[in-house]
Amino acid sequence: QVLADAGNQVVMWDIDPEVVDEINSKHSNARRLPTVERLPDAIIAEGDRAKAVSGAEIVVVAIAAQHACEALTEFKSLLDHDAIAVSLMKGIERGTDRRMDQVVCQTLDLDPVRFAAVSGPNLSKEVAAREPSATVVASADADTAMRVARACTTDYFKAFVSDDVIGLEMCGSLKNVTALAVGMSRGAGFGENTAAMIQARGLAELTALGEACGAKSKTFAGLAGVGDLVATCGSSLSRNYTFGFNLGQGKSIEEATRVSKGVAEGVPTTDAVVALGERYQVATPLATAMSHVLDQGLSCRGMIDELFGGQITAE
Ligand SMILES: NC(=O)C1=CN([C@@H]2O[C@H](COP(=O)(O)OP(=O)(O)OC[C@H]3O[C@@H](n4cnc5c(N)ncnc54)[C@H](OP(=O)(O)O)[C@@H]3O)[C@@H](O)[C@H]2O)C=CC1
Ligand SMILES: O=C(CO)COP(=O)(O)O
Repeated sequence: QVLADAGNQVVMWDIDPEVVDEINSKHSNARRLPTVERLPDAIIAEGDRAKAVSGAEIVVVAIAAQHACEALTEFKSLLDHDAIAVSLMKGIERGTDRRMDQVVCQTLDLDPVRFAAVSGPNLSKEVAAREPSATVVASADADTAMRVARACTTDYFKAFVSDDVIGLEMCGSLKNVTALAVGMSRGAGFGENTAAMIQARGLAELTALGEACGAKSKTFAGLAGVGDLVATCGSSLSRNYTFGFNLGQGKSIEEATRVSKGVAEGVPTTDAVVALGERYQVATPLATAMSHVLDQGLSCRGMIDELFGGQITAE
């Protein structure tokens, strides 16, 4: 919708013929975009992968991160030779610990100058309602970042550019783990002090790990870092926050998954963050505690005890 509002002709690909038909005949997608009454006329849908991306200058990927590689493999060699691929995904691949820029470029065999990541405080329901918000477009190539930023700029959606792809990817993925923990503390009934502590320690953790992976520290203080952390940790529109909230209220992982509306990327990303921490020798107490919640059923109080740790340390 943002791309269409910015004046682009948009083709959405979906595997399900019923979704394609509904978008083309009724201009709606009741399953995935229930709050949008009518999609802009400039949006059409296509079920055939080759037809969907043929002639596209920009191909935007918004798939659950753990399925990105599998889904994109089918698109390999279908993109035009000068097309730009853009990722909206916020997750790290479990098992390989790859960021989404790595997954997209490696799977599509794409030169990184033709890749951009978009990330920021962009809760989809609010963007769909055309409430004012901003985002960051990062690419190794300044022209690519600028082209994508121009393509998604509207009177309610403001894009900034950056060259810190790693930073943007780490911010978007790791804030989801913090949102799970903040949601959990809220669900358990704790207030502002606990939420602020988890958020601040989560930011310190994702900044340290991001920098160890090659990100710029400035990125973590910006829209994609602090900005997205504030939006995600403070909103029941966030699937990660809500997943954590349900755990804090005593629901099991299975129950929380069942009632979750859409993917909570922080759940599979938690293990990947712990693995990256071990690889880069960066302490990840929050992600490690959350992994014990998710793998061993640790309680909210137990998670906070682990976060406290036994020693007095410098902040
Ligand atoms: N929602 C939001 O506010 C924001 C989301 N994001 C990020 O965007 C990404 C997508 O999120 P979102 O769209 O909200 O999540 P949803 O849970 O709404 O949708 C996930 C999408 O992935 C698709 N998918 C799952 N498995 C496969 C597969 N094997 N092949 C092809 N497609 C598959 C699903 O298809 P199907 O419909 O068939 O189930 C669905 O369309 C995530 O990484 C998220 O972090 C980023 C910013 C904001
Ligand atoms: O990334 C988001 C907002 O910027 C959306 O968060 P959730 O994936 O938790 O819904």
